[in-house]
Amino acid sequence: MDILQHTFGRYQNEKVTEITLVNDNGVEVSCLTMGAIWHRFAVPENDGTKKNLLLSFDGIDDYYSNNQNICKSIGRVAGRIKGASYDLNGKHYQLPANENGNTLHGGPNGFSTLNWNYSTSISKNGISVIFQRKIDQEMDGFPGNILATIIYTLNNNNRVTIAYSAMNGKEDTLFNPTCHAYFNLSDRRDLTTHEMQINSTGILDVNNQMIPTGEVLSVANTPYDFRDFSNVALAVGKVHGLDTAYVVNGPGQGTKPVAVLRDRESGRQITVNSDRNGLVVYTPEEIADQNMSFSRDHGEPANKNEGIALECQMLPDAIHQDNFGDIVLPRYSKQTYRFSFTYDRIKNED
Ligand SMILES: OC[C@H]1O[C@H](O[C@H]2[C@H](O)[C@@H](O)[C@H](O)O[C@@H]2CO)[C@H](O)[C@@H](O)[C@@H]1O
Repeated sequence: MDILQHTFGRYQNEKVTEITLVNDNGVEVSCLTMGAIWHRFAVPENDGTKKNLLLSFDGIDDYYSNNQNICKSIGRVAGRIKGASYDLNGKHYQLPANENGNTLHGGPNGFSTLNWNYSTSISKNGISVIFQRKIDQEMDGFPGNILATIIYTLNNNNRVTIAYSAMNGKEDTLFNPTCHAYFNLSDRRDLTTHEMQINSTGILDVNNQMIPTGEVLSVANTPYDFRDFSNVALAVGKVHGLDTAYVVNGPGQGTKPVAVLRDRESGRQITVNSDRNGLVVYTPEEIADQNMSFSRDHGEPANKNEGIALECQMLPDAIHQDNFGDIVLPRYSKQTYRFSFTYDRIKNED
């Protein structure tokens, strides 16, 4: 196992460092201090090369010149908070709005906008990069001062575990982070050979601002049905891009399997585990004006729906819904969310 560190670039006058974890199988996970971005997930190929399974950019500016949150850490709260406000303990809290009067993905100054401090560690459980920031309420507009920690760990079973925790100070706050990694497991610049299976029978109904109505809709007889493996590009085509919150397992002890994404052509496969009750599946359909070109595009403009984001989290807008789970982080307490992404190959019997 090995850990490498080098300067990736500068963003807004700050140094951005890339930290690379390498396991005994030659699998590499790289992260950037800026946005605690998951930059690369590279796996060895038979010809000695490595294949990056994530949509990545070559330069740090590229990550911040579009609104797709490519591979960034998202917090304090993933998804939308209706009306950029909520009531708690008899108090009304107003948050910074950044989309249609709602707060999306932690607002304009969320986790993704911070350059994180980091350290590294090697233990019997794997190799880790540990990002940490003290976030005061003046910084992101959420109440309460938290100490936020994001730990990426790679083990020798090719599993990447991301643990997000927040230690809260003297005021109750909200905590529902996610990883906005986009995957493309294939050698193509589209999802045509991808199949996906999600352990979910229901998706959230949303209004025209993508705010959940509170209703859960059955996936049966819809393009959203991934209870059995189903082709991703066909579903994406039918619904003009996926942007869908699946109801998955409730908060449990440890992580449970929620989804598998696999590429039929190459045999590459990722299994997603989560200890939360939501999985937002998103493919970027509206990118025509965003001037994006991923590392894998070799200078060509990115295609719409070139990758798929699998975002583990508590269900969006949980603070306004009775049955979406608890995202309140009480004062003087700590909460940890754990998600993992395990790489392997499709077995013959699949
Ligand atoms: O405004 C930027 C994009 O915002 C949305 O996309 C987000 C999506 O709704 C979320 O569910 C997902 O977690 O993150 C996406 C990117 O931040 C819009 O739907 C999309 O059309 C916009 O381009």
